Amino acid sequence: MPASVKAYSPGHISGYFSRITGGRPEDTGSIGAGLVLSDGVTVTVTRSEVTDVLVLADGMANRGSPPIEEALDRLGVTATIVTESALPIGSGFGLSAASLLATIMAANKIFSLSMGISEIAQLAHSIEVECGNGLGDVAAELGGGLVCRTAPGITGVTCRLNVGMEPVAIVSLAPIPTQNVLSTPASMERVAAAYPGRCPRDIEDFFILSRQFAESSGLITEQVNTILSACDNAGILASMTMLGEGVFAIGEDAGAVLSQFGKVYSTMVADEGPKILEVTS
Ligand SMILES: Nc1ncnc2c1ncn2[C@@H]1O[C@H](COP(=O)(O)OP(=O)(O)OP(=O)(O)O)[C@@H](O)[C@H]1O
Ligand SMILES: CC(C)(CO)[C@@H](O)C(=O)[O-]
Repeated sequence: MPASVKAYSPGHISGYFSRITGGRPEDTGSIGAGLVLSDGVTVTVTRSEVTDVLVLADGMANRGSPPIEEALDRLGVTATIVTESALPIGSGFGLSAASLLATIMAANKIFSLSMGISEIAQLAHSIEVECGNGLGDVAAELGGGLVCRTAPGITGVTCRLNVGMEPVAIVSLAPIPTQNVLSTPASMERVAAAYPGRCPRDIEDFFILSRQFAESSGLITEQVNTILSACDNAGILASMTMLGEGVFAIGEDAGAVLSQFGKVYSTMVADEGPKILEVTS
């Protein structure tokens, strides 16, 4: 019986999305396209009598995480959980979904729950949808690459383009609470109308579609607009992080251009999905 298990899930930036509301969490979520990020969340699950969650992200430490606590409750287990991420929370990196995937995967191992990856993903997706924290991130994070989802739920991915270990630079000005946007009918109407209606052909096409979506969705703030203009002037492919007040970009000079506007997070397009990293007896 292991004493602790460490698992990892990549993160995910949506470039564009549209919400799909079904009758159940299984058929509720989003369609859209995004990049799976090698910087995601690493979670250590240790057996304990009471549940305690420590969240370490972007140099900050916080206690408690409603989605993780909900996941453990639904599994009927208690544990000490430490989640670690180099990226900030609430800024469009799909970290709630990544932390759920890694936690449930590690809990499955440590408590011998015999769940398959579909069952793990379904539980993570249901909690995301029911808590209003995300729509399509779980499905995307099940593998790497440039991912396009054409149906809601965990099996909605129709295309995963392997773009290699492409470096991605990101500047994040402020979080945008996902719940606020998803629960504002006027915002969601503009988002729905802005949806490009097709999958990207390649990474360049992805940035073009994402940018068109960002411009017409009404989500671009003045500061994001300034950063995007600087990227345009430097000939850099860039768009707005959904949902966070920030910009992600690719290309050799992306980091240098973005660094004029704030702290730059340097990550890569991931080449794989969630996995167990370490089992300690
Ligand atoms: N790394 C993490 N570890 C544990 N809990 C997390 C983590 N990231 C997010 N959460 C929890 O998920 C909930 C929703 O977070 P939120 O949706 O703002 O984060 P996010 O997934 O990083 O953002 P986004 O939806 O913009 O990608 C919060 O209650 C937060 O505590
Ligand atoms: C809603 C969202 C843009 C941010 O969490 C993402 O979950 C998605 O693409 O569905």
